[in-house]
Amino acid sequence: MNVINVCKTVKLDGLTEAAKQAKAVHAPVLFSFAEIMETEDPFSFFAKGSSLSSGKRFIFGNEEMMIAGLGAACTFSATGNQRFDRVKRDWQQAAERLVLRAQPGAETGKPMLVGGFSFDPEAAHSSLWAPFADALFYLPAWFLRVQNQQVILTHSMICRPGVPLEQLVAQFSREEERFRLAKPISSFETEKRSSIFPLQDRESWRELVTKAIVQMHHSDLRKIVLARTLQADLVEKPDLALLLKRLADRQKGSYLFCLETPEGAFLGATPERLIKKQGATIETACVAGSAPRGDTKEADMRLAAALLADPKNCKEHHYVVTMITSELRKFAQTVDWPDQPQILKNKNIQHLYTPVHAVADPSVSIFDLLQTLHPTPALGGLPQADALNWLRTNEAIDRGFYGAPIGWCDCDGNGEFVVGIRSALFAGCRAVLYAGCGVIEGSNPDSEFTETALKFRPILDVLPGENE
Ligand SMILES: C=C(O[C@@H]1C=C(C(=O)O)C=C[C@H]1O)C(=O)O
Repeated sequence: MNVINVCKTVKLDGLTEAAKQAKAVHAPVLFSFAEIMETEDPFSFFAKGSSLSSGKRFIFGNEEMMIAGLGAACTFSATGNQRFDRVKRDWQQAAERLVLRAQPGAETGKPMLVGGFSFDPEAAHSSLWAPFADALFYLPAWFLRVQNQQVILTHSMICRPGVPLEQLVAQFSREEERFRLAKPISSFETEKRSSIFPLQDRESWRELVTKAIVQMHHSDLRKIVLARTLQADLVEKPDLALLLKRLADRQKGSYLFCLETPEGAFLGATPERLIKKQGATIETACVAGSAPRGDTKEADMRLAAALLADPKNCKEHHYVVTMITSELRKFAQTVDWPDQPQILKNKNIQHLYTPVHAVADPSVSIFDLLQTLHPTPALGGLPQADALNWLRTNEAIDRGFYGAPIGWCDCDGNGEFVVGIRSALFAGCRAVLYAGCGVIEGSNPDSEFTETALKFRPILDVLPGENE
């Protein structure tokens, strides 16, 4: 038998098993088939999805691993404070009912759940972010994983109880045919510049920062992370695949992410990992305290040295390290981190950075870790609940998924989430860009304004018409 026939037999066997299980448990069962691809670039794959995915695409990763998803075999969304538990429960249930078949060598190509959470379910929500709810996750119909020079493609489909096997086989083959024939909807890149303007003026920013500082002086609040937004009106609807490729090329060392809904896409290039869990190992990072990059190597090093020695930035950073490590101790047997922060350099900015390594029972859920840590004082403030309350009353923007966890989780409970900063929400010809910074008692509103301006750069630099 040749490879094609072997695959056909394996798929038929898998679908038969999934149909049988669905009938036995009276519930939908997920069937996935994984195969090795000779070559497939995640950006071309993502682009191909424009004609195939009904506006549900995802891309995530860095130099180590890139994943991309097209379409959704199923979608999980949730609102309110129970969102972490809801997603955890729904995913556990779905992952328990999985029939995986693979071409020899592609057995690791299990499907993954991809998506993210909103910053604060209790904050006022605008219609802008409505399609994202407070949690939005896809189990991609087509899922590509590029890691260690291996490319695995996983095709997933839900098998509902009572659907005849022939129908399931026909649907699976039809989807394969559509995928084989899919071509990117090509769009031209316009040379025309977008028009960009702030949604809050400088004066209202000054007032907000000053108000936060006064509040800290009269309460137990130690740190509040404030954000502001820019609006970009684009001449045409942007080609997201092109934009993402450009972002990845420019922001090496950051995590690229994009979560698309039929109404809009949230994307960015963030330097900040929130949680990576692999078996018993948990890696997280404290990223807080910022300085510009220098024009020369010497100037850059001077700025880094000044950042490492700056009491205000060190204090801001220290709050994050203390919160993350003490919360992790509730879950982990060991939590280790270096005494002194290091420097994390991005293209436009450098940060104080402390990597944290912990070991916990492998059964600890990544969703429980996210619920406990989010938002860390790098994105919310300290104490967490007071900072959130203050932001709900005083910050007049809907953060949506900005500053919140976005990433993936596999069926074995491993996963990785970053915080969605250096980011924007694209809807039609409009983009809203987000940037924030930690404010403590000694902060200066104008310096914080300048810092946020640097944090808009990753997105501003890849907008159509802004090509270098
Ligand atoms: C809030 C943002 O960045 C966060 C705030 C930082 C700071 O205050 O120094 C640094 C990195 C991030 O944790 C953002 O980029 O929007």
